[in-house]
Amino acid sequence: MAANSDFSFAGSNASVKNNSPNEKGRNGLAKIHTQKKKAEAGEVCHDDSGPTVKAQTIDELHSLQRKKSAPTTPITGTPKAAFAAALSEEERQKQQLQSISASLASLTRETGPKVVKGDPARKAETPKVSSHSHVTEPFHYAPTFSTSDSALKFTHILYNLSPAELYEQAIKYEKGSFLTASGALATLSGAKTGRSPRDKRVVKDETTTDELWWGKGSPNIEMDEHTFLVNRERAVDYLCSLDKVFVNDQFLNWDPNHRIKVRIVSARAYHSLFMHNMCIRPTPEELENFGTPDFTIYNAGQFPCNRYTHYMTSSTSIDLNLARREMVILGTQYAGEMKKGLFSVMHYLMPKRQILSLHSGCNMGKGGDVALFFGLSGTGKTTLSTDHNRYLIGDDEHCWSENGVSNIEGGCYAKCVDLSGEKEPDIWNAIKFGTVLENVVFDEHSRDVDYSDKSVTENTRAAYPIEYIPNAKIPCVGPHPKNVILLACDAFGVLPPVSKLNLAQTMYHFISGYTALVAGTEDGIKEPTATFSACFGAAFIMLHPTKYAAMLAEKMKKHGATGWLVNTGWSGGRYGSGNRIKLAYTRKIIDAIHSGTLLEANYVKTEVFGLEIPTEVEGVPSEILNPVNTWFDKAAYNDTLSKLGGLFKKNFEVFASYKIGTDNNLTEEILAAGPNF
Ligand SMILES: Nc1ncnc2c1ncn2[C@@H]1O[C@H](COP(=O)(O)OP(=O)(O)O)[C@@H](O)[C@H]1O
Ligand SMILES: C=C(OP(=O)(O)O)C(=O)O
Ligand SMILES: [Ca+2]
Ligand SMILES: [Mn+2]
Repeated sequence: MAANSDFSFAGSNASVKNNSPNEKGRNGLAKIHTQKKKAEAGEVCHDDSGPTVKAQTIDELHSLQRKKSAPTTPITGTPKAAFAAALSEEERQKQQLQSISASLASLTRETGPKVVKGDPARKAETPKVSSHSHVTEPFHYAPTFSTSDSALKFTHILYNLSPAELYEQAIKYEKGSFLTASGALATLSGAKTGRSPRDKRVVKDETTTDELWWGKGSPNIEMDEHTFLVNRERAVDYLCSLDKVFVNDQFLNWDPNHRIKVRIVSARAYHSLFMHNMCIRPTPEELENFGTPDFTIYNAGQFPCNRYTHYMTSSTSIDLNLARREMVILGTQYAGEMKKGLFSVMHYLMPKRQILSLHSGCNMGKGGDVALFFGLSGTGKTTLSTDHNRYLIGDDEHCWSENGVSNIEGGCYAKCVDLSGEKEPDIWNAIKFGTVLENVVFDEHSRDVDYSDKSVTENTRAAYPIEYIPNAKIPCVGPHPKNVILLACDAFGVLPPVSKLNLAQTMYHFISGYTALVAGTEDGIKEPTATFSACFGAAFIMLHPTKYAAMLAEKMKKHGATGWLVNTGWSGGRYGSGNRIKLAYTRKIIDAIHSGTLLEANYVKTEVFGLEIPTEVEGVPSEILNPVNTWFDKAAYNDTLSKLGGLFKKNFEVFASYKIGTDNNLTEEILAAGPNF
């Protein structure tokens, strides 16, 4: 130990005698020596009184702080699990890398990319190496004479990293990533701050030609198989050209019988953390037995598509190939594309199994009563399903099967614009370590987020694991719904705050999928724009809307669910003259639906839409329940009401020629359940 030996600032040999001329530094000052004498003189002065560290070097010290992760516990029981357990850890890692190399393989070159696990910044670690066709130890691989130098390099795989590791990757390497005061990771999604539905393409092949919804109103814009492969190759080459890529192996759907294994390959820690939060996180045991994914996303969002490629109309392309079970993302880094892309896949896979996929939030009361919240973006699915008095099953994507409801995801994706801790405490408190905060503005010093600042975008978002909501129901499943709540944010201000619907009306409004939001917050925009999006999610459905509607009708009838239409939008006039209905009032209305008291209320029927509206709701001023009362200018009210009714009628025309389900009466009833005037 060097602890008590002499030392000098000049680093000269301690044996050099005092006062020798050699001891003068270049500037002529005498070197300063510390003396051994202190200890000899019996003084009690020590440099450090604590125990010394058990390391000889700084590197050794650093290595002491990182403990190797505990090996995963082998599962016993099934013969398959016993076999898995028999695999050595090394063999298992090899297989995992082989599977990832296969995912990343070019479809034209003979060998897959050379992949090694771990962070390229940590050179000291011995890497495990794999290529598509063979796995070898590092630097013992046979030379490959492939088509290009890309075959000679390694791509490092950062596999299912933890949030802490992903934070470090993001903050170190991704510009615009910062730690906020509450511990969330603030990040930028780049040029795109929302989805690009017009750039979504679906491969039209023999099967999907017949199965999917194509043409007017459909979100499925066709592309051929070959073009898909061109884009896939572009994405894969881009990803393999990088030093490192992130790979997430996770699950979708909490219903164990219909769980899907998904793999997400991406270039940004932001994307990996986003999906870590949004998909279901496997346990170490589940990950050990993950095997081959059922669906793979190649997210090369920083890299554009090639505009010379057939079907490409911009630099962005989100391509879905159901036969290959793959999705390619080029030219957009908006993370919501991955989440909603997988939702589209579920909208295809689940109905094939007689399971209804739903663009809805879902929660459950203490007594087990389940409610669904349908609605387009910004209508309140996330806000209203996150309810301190109820168990949260999920905020956005669900399945309704013979066994009840299940969440597809493992996290929530909340809008943050104007978020306040008083009005939405559960969402506010979920914005902590692990949460991804997209495109928010924060104080550069304190790192306090200003949720009212829309400088980057109005669509600021927080993605957090569902268990960050204190009363989340884990596992995220529940019994059959009792209430089906359709949310519309009506910026025309003519829909009642709440209406009770019969089954035909529920179907009519479900197929219509209405909302009207204000186009933006800039001045000059006075006219709300009506949006009709079939099944409250036309951007994500894959089959014809009537298929989902028929399933919903059948399930609601069978399980006796009640439909409701709730306007979370304007009251007392349209946007510009009226105001948005207070969230506190909407919550009271929703409370009365859940408790069953609203079912027992007295109802009157409205003009034009023929909606049944209650005369009283506890905690809500009665005069607002019929919108006509809240408008000062009654003539303007009537005009606006007729105008909206007309828009509904026009939108429904295309559905009038479709049969809904097997029951002819239902089709007739649904057609009659719309506005009449
Ligand atoms: N009366 C209301 N009901 C529901 N949300 C409201 C209401 N008034 C204002 N809001 C705000 O509208 C937004 C609803 O967005 P969100 O719940 O994320 O919608 P979705 O999940 O359906 O996309 C939130 O920012 C919420 O605070
Ligand atoms: C993520 C989205 O969902 P929502 O706005 O419905 O929460 C979206 O539509 O991009
Ligand atoms: Ca949504
Ligand atoms: Mn939402």
